[in-house]
Amino acid sequence: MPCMLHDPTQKYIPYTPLKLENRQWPTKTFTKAPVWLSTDLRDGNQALANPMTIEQKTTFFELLVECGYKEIEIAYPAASDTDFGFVRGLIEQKLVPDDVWIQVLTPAREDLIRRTVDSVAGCKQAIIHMYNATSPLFRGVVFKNSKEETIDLAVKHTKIVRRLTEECTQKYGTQFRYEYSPETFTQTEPEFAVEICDAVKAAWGKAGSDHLSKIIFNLPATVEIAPPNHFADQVEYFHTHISERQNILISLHPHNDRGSGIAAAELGMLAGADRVEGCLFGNGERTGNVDLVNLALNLYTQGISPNVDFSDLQHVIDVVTQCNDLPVHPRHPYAGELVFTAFSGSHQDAIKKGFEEQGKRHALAREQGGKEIWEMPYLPIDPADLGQNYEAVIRVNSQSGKGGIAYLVKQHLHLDLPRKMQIAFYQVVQTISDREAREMTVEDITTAFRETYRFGGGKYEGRLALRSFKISSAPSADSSAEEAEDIRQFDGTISVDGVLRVIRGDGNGPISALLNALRTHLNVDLALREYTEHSIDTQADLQNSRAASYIELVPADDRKSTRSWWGVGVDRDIAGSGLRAVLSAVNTHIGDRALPELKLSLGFDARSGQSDIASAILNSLGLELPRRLQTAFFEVVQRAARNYGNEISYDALTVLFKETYGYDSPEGRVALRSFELERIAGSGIRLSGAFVFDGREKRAQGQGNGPLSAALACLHQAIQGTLTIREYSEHALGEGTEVGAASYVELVYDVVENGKPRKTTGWGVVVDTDIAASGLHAVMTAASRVDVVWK
Ligand SMILES: CC(=O)SCCNC(=O)CCNC(=O)[C@H](O)C(C)(C)COP(=O)(O)OP(=O)(O)OC[C@H]1O[C@@H](n2cnc3c(N)ncnc32)[C@H](O)[C@@H]1OP(=O)(O)O
Ligand SMILES: CC(C)C(=O)C(=O)O
Repeated sequence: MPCMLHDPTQKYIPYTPLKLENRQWPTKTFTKAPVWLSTDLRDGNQALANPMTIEQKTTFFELLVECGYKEIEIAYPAASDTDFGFVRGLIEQKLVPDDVWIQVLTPAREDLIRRTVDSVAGCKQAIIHMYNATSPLFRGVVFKNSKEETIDLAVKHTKIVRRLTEECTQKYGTQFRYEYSPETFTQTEPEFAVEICDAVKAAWGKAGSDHLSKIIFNLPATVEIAPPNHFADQVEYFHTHISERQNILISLHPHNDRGSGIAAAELGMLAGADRVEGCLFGNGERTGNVDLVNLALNLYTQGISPNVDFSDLQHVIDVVTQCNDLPVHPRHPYAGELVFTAFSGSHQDAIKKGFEEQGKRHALAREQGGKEIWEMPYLPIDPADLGQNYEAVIRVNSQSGKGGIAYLVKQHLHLDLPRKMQIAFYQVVQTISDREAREMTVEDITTAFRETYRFGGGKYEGRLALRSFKISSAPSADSSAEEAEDIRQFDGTISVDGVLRVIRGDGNGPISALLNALRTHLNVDLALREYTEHSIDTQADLQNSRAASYIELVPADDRKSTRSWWGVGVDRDIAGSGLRAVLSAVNTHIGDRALPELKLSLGFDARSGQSDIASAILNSLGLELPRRLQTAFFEVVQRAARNYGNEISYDALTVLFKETYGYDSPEGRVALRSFELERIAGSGIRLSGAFVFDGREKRAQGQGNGPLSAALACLHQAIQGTLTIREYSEHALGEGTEVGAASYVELVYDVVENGKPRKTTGWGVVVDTDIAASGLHAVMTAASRVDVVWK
């Protein structure tokens, strides 16, 4: 069975390198892009198992034009009616822009040259490209020609090209240029390649030094047989030995048999070439033609404009792969779907740091009017320049580190995690990634983050969640101390396992005050170890600036503990973000441990306060009393407590509330049985209703700016004096389809009674499924409690 030989010299002979003295190309550098020729529609197409249809070739041609190619080899027209028809189609449908040269390939055979020239007749400008192989192998095996006969073949047919193109110009006005390829150039003796090209130039007889009259000598590495430095030597030899160099464009046509097509093209350019022929993404015979996208973008990353545009590289990939039905390898330079992706931890870490540093450098450069230079670890080009976003840059699997994960959190949640929190979250992701043995998508990571830190509300909300809060300052208990500072009081409503509770605590700042409140009310005894914050990028919208806070909590009795809990909070308000971060960390800390119930009896002593009362009402009735009502009811409770021997039970407190504010009670002296609201253009709202005034039903109608003032207008028809609304607030109650509205109204009643002015205030608290109804009924309840004087 055939296999690899132990001694390959028995089968293969090494190429013979050219001994070029004093070569110049190794010290040259790139200064400009070469002239490009895309041969996708010829060399690329001829290499496909299923050559492109006319529609596919047309689409591909339009793409090449869109990318900016000005010279496009569109066919081997003599090969088939399809290729011929394609060329005619482009010309007749006027699809060739004026600044684009179409090129067509022909062998050195008169009948085929004739057909080739016929194919382009009538187009504005065309390059006729003729070839014949010149190497000893081809001379001996394929053509069975001597060197002289090989030159004769090229010369004779060059003259035919000249004659036929001149006739065509005369007849149709088509402008022609001529390209000749000594096919198999790299296997041809260098001096013979020069000799045959000199002879072809003489036969063409009209090569001039201006760009359009130059003759193009295309030097194909038909089969790549040597390392690129030796190819460069061959090109430099040709460049320095061909006569009338100024009248010649040296073109390269590298294939990629040894995998060094790009290097060969680049070194060949340094060695004197002016032009490069290739295909997008390297399609072409065998291992392909040189990849024009790769070459162009290599120049671009050196700050040299390639004169072609790949700003939407994915579009280019899509069109090319649809047309030639060949995939682009995921690791293909610049274009592969993985080439801007880092899975490994150290790469991710470097890229993350690179983006951060570059952000600062660019900001400074913008300020100083300098250049925003791209210098990024592991990323030779800015993916954004190719229409790629940074999404794919960092992807996470078990090889990834904290840096990459933190990068994704920053990109997608705008959270710049402190280093220690990065480490903490990295462990969470690692555990999941190891367990599931798969790549973690961005969504997996952001979801893990939200679930771990109970971040983002909705279904991610933790057992503890902040609803509202007030931070106030009060003199320190140690007010005698010379430098005594005020303490901060946290007074807020939090949801605890879905039940709202009012909690209160004191501390040096909002965070320690909340920690104190959590200790007092929920037996959660934690202390702060680390706190950082940043604003969330607000350049676009200063109005919507938000703050993000990160907090590390440790057991209060072991501040050096190795166990700690991280939390994150975002809020418009910096204090709010810190408080949310505390609850986020506490949620992680408590897990599903049971929390103490709210005390069901309240003992009044010096420490009892409004918030305890408010908390009890919140728990029993779900009502979030407005601040003034809390104060008012607190006074009521204090008075009542005296009657209860300074101790009032939870149930008694609820009953007291209901009685005081007529909550849930039968209708009072003023009631509204039914109503209609009507919006009146320009003059507010009209309320028409069936009222009960002191036990008698009466219809009334009134107008106001809103439903409540319209209701007062109705009441004023029945009472003496004036009712005004001092406070109104409302909140939603319940969830989902059960949601209702709770309204709180405080009325002030001014009346002159028996010649004396009287001012009375009263609250109404009503819950209804309809928000307008809850407000109106709250007005009626409050009016029932201010002892109105009827007219
Ligand atoms: C390196 C490259 O990519 S070169 C371009 C290659 N592309 C193609 O070949 C695709 C299009 N080609 C074709 O459709 C056909 O080959 C045609 C129509 C051009 C010619 O078809 P045929 O006449 O049937 O010839 P065939 O395909 O067998 O080609 C071989 C013949 O052409 C000759 N030949 C090969 N190259 C050339 C050339 N550049 N100039 C002149 N004759 C040539 C061979 O010596 C051989 O001649 P022979 O029949 O006298 O021995
Ligand atoms: C016709 C020539 C230029 C060719 O395609 C090659 O040598 O690969």
